[in-house]
Amino acid sequence: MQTDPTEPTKSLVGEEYEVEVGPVAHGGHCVARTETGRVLFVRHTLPGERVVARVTEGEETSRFLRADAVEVLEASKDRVPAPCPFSGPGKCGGCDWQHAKPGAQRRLKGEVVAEQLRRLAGLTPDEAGWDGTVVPAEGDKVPAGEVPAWRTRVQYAVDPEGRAGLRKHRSHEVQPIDRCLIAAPGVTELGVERRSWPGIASVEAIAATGSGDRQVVLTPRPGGRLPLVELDKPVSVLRVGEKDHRIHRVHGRPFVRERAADRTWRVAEGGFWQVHPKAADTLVQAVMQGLMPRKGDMALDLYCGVGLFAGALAERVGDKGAVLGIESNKRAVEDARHNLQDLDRVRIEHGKVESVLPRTGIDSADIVVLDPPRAGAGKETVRHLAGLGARRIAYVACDPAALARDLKYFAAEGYRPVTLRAFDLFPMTHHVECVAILKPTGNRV
Ligand SMILES: C[S@@+](CC[C@H](N)C(=O)[O-])C[C@H]1O[C@@H](n2cnc3c(N)ncnc32)[C@H](O)[C@@H]1O
Repeated sequence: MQTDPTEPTKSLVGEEYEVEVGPVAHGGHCVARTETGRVLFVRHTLPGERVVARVTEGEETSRFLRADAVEVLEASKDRVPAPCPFSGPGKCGGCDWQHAKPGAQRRLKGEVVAEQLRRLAGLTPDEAGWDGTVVPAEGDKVPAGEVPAWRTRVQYAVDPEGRAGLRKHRSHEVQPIDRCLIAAPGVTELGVERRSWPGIASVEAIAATGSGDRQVVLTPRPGGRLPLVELDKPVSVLRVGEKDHRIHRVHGRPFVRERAADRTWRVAEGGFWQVHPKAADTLVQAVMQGLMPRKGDMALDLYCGVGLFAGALAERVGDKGAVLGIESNKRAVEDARHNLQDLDRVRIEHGKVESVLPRTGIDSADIVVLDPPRAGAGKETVRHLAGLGARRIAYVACDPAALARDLKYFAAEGYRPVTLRAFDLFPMTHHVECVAILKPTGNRV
């Protein structure tokens, strides 16, 4: 008998299953199966555990169910008590691996990267030039037993009572908190959680690295009035316009200054900057080591943000070389041009890589770095890039699935990864950053 697709099927939310937990999967959960073979994606557990999993999403007809481990019957040796009181089933959705030892977190992320490479690119770690490890950011030393306080940018949501908190997993509901353990000290010092925010929907707190600049960005609720902001530290305050959604300055500078790669970077609100204080330096180092720029090179920095890699490349390719950056965010383009104004041979173009790159008329490049958003670069951009014949391409990826998909496209165009490195730039969460260095194969099409 066929089921009627218009008939609502029974929700299984709240059902509990005792399960043996299988491998980790992309997204901060592990895979388990019920006795009848239904697939569960279970959070707050670890591979090899036996848990009671309570369904949080899914119906009788769903391909898979989402669930939380609400009771641990047999614990993994990698399990630790979660240091944060707001982590756990039904609470803050910010961290995925609070309950895992730091080394185990990195191992889990490594397994995810390996699985994505295998499934989507058909590559083993060896074939990708990767030793299979996920390593901390350069120079990141967190004493054993301490929680790394790395988040220099925190987006707090505010509940209807005006309390700041973080969103629950896959929900708009706010978990009020009195402190986020992974927030950098500069963010904690702003004291966002200790204040009341009537009329405000969200508060972004930013603590720049190396300059002492602090900023809060307030998004009022519809019709909400901006409160008088008296924070504990000198800080610039911006607000998001209710109608135009643009950023308006309330007081202080409309940007923060970040230090990385021996330069100062102006970053306006809305412009991208890596959240871990050591991330920018770690990635610049990995990209430069992989690309090995030479004097006179023509270099591309695609999805260039405020110009991080373009700046580092420009200094290496020298007066006879040139760097072209492409970025779609207008304010980031203004910042990139400002940040790199002392470097004559850098040009920053505004627009989407997929439309600007073909329009530039550039038909060759020596080296390329691309650092696309989570969706990756896509087939057409990869094809265009490969046609430029660069001797090396550095691919910086915040999503291993998108990286693996794009590596497959690169393979079809005659480029293969020669090294891949994976960095733990988002401790306690499931996120992982990879840098792959690609070279042309002998049989380029
Ligand atoms: C992951 S960030 C990288 C920024 C920079 N490389 C850095 O490390 O600071 C990705 C950047 O790509 C930009 N972006 C997103 N889609 C784009 C597109 N289709 N074309 C150009 N830039 C894009 C975003 O605005 C963002 O600045």
